Amino acid sequence: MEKFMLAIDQGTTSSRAILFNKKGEIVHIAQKEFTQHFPKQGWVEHDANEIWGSVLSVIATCLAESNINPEQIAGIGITNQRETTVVWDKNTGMPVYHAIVWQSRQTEGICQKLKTAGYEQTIREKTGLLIDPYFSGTKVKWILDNVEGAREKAEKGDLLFGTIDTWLIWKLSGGKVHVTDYSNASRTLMYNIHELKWDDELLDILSVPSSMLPEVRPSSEIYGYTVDYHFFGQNIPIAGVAGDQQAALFGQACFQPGMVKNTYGTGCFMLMNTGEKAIQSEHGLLTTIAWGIDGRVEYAIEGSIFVAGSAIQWLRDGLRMFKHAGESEEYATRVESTEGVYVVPAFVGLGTPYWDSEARGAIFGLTRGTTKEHFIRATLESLAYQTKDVLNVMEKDAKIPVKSLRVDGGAVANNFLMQFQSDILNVAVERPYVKETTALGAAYLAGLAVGYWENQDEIARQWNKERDFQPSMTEEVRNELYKGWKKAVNATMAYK
Ligand SMILES: Nc1ncnc2c1ncn2[C@@H]1O[C@H](COP(=O)(O)OP(=O)(O)O)[C@@H](O)[C@H]1O
Ligand SMILES: O=P(O)(O)OC[C@H](O)CO
Repeated sequence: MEKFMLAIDQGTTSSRAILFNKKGEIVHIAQKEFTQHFPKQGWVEHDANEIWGSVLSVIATCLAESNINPEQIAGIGITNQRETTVVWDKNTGMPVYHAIVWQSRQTEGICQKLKTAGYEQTIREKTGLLIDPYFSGTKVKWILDNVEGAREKAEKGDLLFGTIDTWLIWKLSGGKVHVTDYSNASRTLMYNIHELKWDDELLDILSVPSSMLPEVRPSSEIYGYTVDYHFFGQNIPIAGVAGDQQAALFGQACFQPGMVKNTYGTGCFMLMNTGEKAIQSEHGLLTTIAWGIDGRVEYAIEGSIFVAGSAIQWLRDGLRMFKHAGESEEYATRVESTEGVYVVPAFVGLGTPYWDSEARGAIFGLTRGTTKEHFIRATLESLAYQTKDVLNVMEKDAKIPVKSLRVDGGAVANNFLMQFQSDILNVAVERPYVKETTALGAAYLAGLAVGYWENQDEIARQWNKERDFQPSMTEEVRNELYKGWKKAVNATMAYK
């Protein structure tokens, strides 16, 4: 009986279940979008129960459509939108509030207070992160401070905290297993990434009771088993977990220090493997745990861009410029350039290297001759410019010139964007056959734990390039275009 690995990729806008075979090929995929809640300006929330429902539904669909029996699943790997915070009552299993999404800005006030109190350096040294509403710690504090009765319950030990991986494992295991992995823990602002433990001083600063926290485990091991009533009578090992960006780094087989991947999804996230060394950035990159495997923890540096593919969604849904994201490519290539138009999609502030959470989006260089085509092209180009901002500082911090960039995520289907990316970076852009590298990374991590794959060498051999894009822009044009982008970003940050 042929066996498969099942990856659950719980992303910001949709949940996916993907079956992989031994060659690391996609056998079947099922996907379901769920509701985005925007209760106030800048706030983004999800219903954790709806997410759970969407995960069950995609698993069922994936198995039914592929005609694969649950007994053929050798193991489950979970990968997730990171930082998004769920707090639930362990007695009822009900979340006490919506999940607060990584993009949400409602903890701006808490972050300001932490900065004023002078905690930036301590937090940076211990967690590798910055004080920003992006990370889970201030979101947990916000829930405990703002949901009636939550703090009392938490102090009595009745509430649990988890990122989405933790929530899903808890649900899949019938409320038995409360764990997370190193990579997800490293995004919470509460975890000491050097000592590998929840940090009492940080918990104190954030007033979060330690009883709420999950146990932190390696990214590849059996955490528990699905309860049969959720899994068609089967107890399947849940054997791999990683935050989605780290999972993509794994799925791209970036196993050697210096290897870099960039994922173009809702946001854009560039990670460089730095091996067993945790590099402290001097330019606004985050230091994060890549994964823990075979008794070793490996680190990465990361640049986070909050708005990338979601800017294309904005063109589609907000401005109704086209019906499908893919059409953006055709519009962009109808013109030779943007003719000086720059779109800075700082809808929820700017991440690496600016970390300006108050900035908001702006458009520059409009003339009477500006058309929809210029506008769309400028929005696509903004993904590439933001990526260049990140790559520039990454090379400085790691002191390694990046020679090639492995790419994945929904927007890499856009050939115009990929070519422009290569041109503006002056670096080769490599697109693999399997674009679902996030899910593949989770499948690999789980597959290693259950012996489906033997070792990382076998996985590295399976990485296959579909196409590469080589730079073909002159240095003069590149510099001129990028200078314009920098001017646009500076003007955006100055406008408040
Ligand atoms: N051909 C395309 N050109 C540009 N952007 C695209 C294209 N196809 C999809 N996208 C964008 O990619 C994103 C979806 O990518 P995905 O990796 O599924 O994101 P996530 O995991 O963050 O939900 C959407 O924001 C969408 O606008
Ligand atoms: O859901 P994605 O793919 O946009 O990823 C979200 C990131 O993990 C946020 O840090």
